[in-house]
Amino acid sequence: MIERIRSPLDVRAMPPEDLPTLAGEIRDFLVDRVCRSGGHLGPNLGVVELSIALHRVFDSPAEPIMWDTGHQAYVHKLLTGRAAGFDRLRRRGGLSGYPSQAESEHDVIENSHASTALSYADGIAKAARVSGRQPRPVVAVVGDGALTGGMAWEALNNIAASRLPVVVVLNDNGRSYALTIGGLADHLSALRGGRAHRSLFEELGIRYLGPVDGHDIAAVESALRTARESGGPVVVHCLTTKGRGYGHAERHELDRHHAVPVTDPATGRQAAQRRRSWTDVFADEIVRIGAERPDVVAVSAAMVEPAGLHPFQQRFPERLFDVGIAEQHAVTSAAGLALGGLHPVVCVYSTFLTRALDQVLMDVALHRCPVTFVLDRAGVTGDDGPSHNGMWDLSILNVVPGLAMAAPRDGRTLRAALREAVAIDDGPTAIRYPKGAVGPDLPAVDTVNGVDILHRDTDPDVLLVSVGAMADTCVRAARLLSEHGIATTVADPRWIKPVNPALTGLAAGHTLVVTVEDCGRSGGFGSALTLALRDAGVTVPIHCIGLPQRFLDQGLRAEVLEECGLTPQQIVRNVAGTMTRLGTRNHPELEPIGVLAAATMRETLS
Ligand SMILES: Cc1ncc(C[n+]2csc(CCOP(=O)(O)OP(=O)(O)O)c2C)c(N)n1
Ligand SMILES: CC(=O)[C@@H](O)[C@H](O)COP(=O)(O)O
Ligand SMILES: [Mg+2]
Repeated sequence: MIERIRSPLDVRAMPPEDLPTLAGEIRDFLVDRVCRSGGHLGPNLGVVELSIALHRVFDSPAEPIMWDTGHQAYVHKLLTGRAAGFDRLRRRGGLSGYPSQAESEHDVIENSHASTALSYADGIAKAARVSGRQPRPVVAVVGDGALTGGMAWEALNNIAASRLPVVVVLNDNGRSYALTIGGLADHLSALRGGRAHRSLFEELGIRYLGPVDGHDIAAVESALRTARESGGPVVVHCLTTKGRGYGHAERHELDRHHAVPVTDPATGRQAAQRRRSWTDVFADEIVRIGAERPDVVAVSAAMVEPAGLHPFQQRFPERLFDVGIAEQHAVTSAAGLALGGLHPVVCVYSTFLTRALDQVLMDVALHRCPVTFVLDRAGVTGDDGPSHNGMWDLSILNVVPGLAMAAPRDGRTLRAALREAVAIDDGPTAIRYPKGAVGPDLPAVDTVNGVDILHRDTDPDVLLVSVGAMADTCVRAARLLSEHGIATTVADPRWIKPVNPALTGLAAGHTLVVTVEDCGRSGGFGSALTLALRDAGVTVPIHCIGLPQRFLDQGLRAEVLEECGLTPQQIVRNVAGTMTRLGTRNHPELEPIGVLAAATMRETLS
């Protein structure tokens, strides 16, 4: 059945009695394909019937269906004719794990940061009115977790005021990753159990329909048809089960298989479990620190387990605050915790801190609050696509006065940085580290005023300054450079903001400085060091290698790094090319940088 679906018209043409069979096929298909590629399994298994009903009732794309966060749009993709793409889900050049405008006219928005769909819907409905177009419903599907984000409530406030036909489909599975928290979750639970007399939505002036069994296609269709006809703002409250129909997900205590790596579908065993990750290192160390320091508390924006705070939560439940998908609140609430005498550790994915820059700046830094930001998934994350790369943290945090930032290169330096950060009591600190497995510890051969020297040739020409996890790549590049007669020093400052003055001293003893970071080049470490060198009157040329200032396509982390010119071989060619350009050395034996990295190279040299 799935392969016969070319568009939602085919779904609408199906007799209702065939729909349970279609739903069953979709579930089997999802388990098979998502286990093979990795991806968002639990959320999608929960919206099979809901997605079918939505596409039978609304005339997408004229009546757009938008998915908040977008991680639960796989079924929507199947119903809009993209089954074949699932063979390369989240792979390079393959189907995106989120809605994608390039893939389909049915994908209107592709932002995968949560709590935005209602605002998009509000704007699209207003645009139709201002343009004099016939009013048609605009649909936003939002999870109970995404509804804990402040933006969702800012949007509801406006949707209520505009009286426009915005249909909010609340996909309530009671969970974000873990159980959704707070007064809102309690209210939804009361609505579910028939214990609430009136919904919060009605209090705001928005019609409320439900609760509806989200796995009963006929019941959901009926509620959606009523909403469609109503002509004004409506919330349709659908109750669903995350992981529905796949026992390993339904029984998974921590997250119902929210996002799985490659997984054996029969056993539910996940491939990535075998390798120790950066997150694991953090998870262990924060528990040790917690045992020594009763003032250390942890704050999570609905990502306790994936960000490594689950052991801390188990050990110190009263010192772990899950605030919901509310990064802005997390940051300012942490400022409050600090003002109250504690040392909060706010643990978020790097990409989600972007949302709370103002709070970091004004509420934490201006008040010199001792808050430590732990930025997991910094740099290239890869298969989640452009929105999830943690490539902006350095650029945005570089502007924050008084904030010190570390980029550990391995497990040992991560543990050390965390201890150093929580020891700082007069201002904020941040630590960034990437997604995935952590490599073996990289020992320093020397330390110069806090800067670790990882490799040192005699009479070096080039000072290669590595940022965080790029250290291993830089050491490999240095060995290759040595083989080509280019003597190199590799320095790892560990603390990358403020720039350690020892680096300017080191730089002066070389003919070229090259910085390597898995971060956007604009405003990153390289540009900060450039300023520091010039301010110190050091005129040695500096060349900055980093991520190009554009949204990076999905792919494996290694593939994306290669595309951006961040492999050892590419760094060698880049360094040699720069030396030739500067007239320092000519290395014709080193071919120009590879085709894939040419764009980065052009940007780098311009
Ligand atoms: C701003 C932001 N913070 C955190 C996340 C990470 N995240 C992705 S999905 C999710 C939970 C979503 O819960 P819900 O909306 O209820 O959807 P469900 O997965 O339960 O279907 C979180 C925290 C995100 N995408 N955006
Ligand atoms: C949708 C979302 O933002 C998260 O679910 C994210 O995709 C998880 O990424 P990890 O797999 O790196 O934990
Ligand atoms: Mg949910």
